[in-house]
Amino acid sequence: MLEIRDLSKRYGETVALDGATIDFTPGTIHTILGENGSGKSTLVKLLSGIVTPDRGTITFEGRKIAGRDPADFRAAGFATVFQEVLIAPDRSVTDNILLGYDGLFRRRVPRGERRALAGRILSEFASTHVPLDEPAGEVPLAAQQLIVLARALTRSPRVLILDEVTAALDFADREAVFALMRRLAASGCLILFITHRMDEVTGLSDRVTVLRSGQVVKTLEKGNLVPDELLALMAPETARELHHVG
Ligand SMILES: Nc1ncnc2c1ncn2[C@@H]1O[C@H](COP(=O)(O)OP(=O)(O)OP(=O)(O)O)[C@@H](O)[C@H]1O
Repeated sequence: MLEIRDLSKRYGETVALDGATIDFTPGTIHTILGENGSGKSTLVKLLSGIVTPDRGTITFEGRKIAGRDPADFRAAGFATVFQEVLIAPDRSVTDNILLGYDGLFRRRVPRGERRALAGRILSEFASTHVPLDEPAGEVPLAAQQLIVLARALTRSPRVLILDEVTAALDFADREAVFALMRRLAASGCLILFITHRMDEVTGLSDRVTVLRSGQVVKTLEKGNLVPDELLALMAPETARELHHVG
């Protein structure tokens, strides 16, 4: 349903992504695992239309969308939660969750309904209480992370891209977000889960693609996800050192 072929991007001398070819299937949690600098965020930016590839294609349901702009990806049903938490700090939590929502449906949601709608979306997954009327810039980072995730959900995405979204969350919220991911995948959504944390990978993923130095090393299926092997694919030198120590 989503296919990338030979996708490549360089920044000056740095090859950030080098000929990546991956098939993604609807209704799965597909993890992209790689160390810092392996090209994960570049892939996310290419799949959101904020960076244009130098080479290669992105095809969604038979239609090429590479090289266009973010609006094309949004219209196709893509929603991305970026590593950097993007909020309008002076506007309320409710406004931040519904940012872009009014435009999306070409109508304004009446004031009274906005708060209820934002609260309902948050309650689908957040275990932490997030004050809806506070300026978003004044709530803790973990709550801001939940706000941007809720904003992505307002779009009822068909492809949800989550770039290191659990970093600021406590255990309960992380588990709640994982449960949400499983529910969305069960309803047919494709979840792209970007992480460098091995402990988040094995129990959650249907499929894992390992990136190293901008290249796809391997894609593994659920049932074949052994942490030592994933580490050896992701960071061979670290894996060798650990082996010697052990
Ligand atoms: N705007 C940019 N200008 C120059 N180099 C860049 C730019 N963005 C990324 N790079 C480089 O491209 C390579 C891949 O970076 P990328 O951010 O995609 O990796 P990553 O796996 O997401 O890492 P991280 O986990 O640190 O975000 C790195 O060497 C990085 O320094």
